[in-house]
Amino acid sequence: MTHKLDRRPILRMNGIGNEILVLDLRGSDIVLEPQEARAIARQPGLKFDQLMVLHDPRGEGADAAMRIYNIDGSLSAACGNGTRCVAYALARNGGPERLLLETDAGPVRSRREAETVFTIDMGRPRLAAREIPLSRDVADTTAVMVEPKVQGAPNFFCAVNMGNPHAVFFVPDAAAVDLETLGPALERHPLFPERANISFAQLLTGETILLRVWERGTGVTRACGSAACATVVAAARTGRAGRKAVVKLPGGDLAIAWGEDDHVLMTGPVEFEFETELDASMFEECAA
Ligand SMILES: N[C@@H](CCC[C@H](N)C(=O)O)C(=O)O
Repeated sequence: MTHKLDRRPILRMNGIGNEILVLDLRGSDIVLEPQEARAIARQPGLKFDQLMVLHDPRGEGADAAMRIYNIDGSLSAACGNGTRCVAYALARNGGPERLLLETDAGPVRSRREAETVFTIDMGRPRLAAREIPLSRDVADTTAVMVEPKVQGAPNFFCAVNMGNPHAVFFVPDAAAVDLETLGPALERHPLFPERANISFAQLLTGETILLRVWERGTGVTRACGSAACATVVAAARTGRAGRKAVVKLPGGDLAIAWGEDDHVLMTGPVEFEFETELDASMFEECAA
């Protein structure tokens, strides 16, 4: 059996525990189907939170266009931790240390700070109800009421779109939140026509925030970069913290800064795990 992805190299990495695969399809016209992404995730050692697929860019000056798959095969227009992994993947072996990457949410820039530390300009947060998107036209997205209510969930959240939709719930004790129950119930709440990433944030100081995230299309993860950005934006908008904070996730820390130019910068490390090759046999079930 042959397959369009046979013998394609794939990198396994993580961004503070967010499990990432990087597949570079530049120079080809191959587009990955959702069932093919799910088939890759089923292979031993290749389970991922996000699969970052690189394509030829459409615009002048860009290094690549990114398609970002969740483990359920759905697409996201943003992934902060995955973008740092892509930045490392292209910088290693003497590649460029600064990148311009195209996403469905707009251009994203990366800059290498140290061997395995990268800053990503995640762009401007979008804050209007239709931009999140929310199914109700809410004037104030800093305190959106959960209606219908979800048992055990706080009544209000702050909504932020960082290229993907986020609901941030501020809670007194993030560790006490039943993420496995509340996450899926809130991700698919009727308020979110495109579903949402669900975060529970606990203020430790005015500059330090503890965060646990249920990711849309993936579930509980050890880290979510765009959620960390959304949380700092939410904390600053509601006067809970300043525009710069360290966000502490189960997998590690991210430094987030919401600049006066409205762009959100995220800085953090990546870890390279291994490189392997895809194999036609991985996709047998997809063909059936
Ligand atoms: N892990 C990512 C965000 C992943 C995308 C998300 N599941 C979605 O569907 O929006 C990050 O580091 O930002």
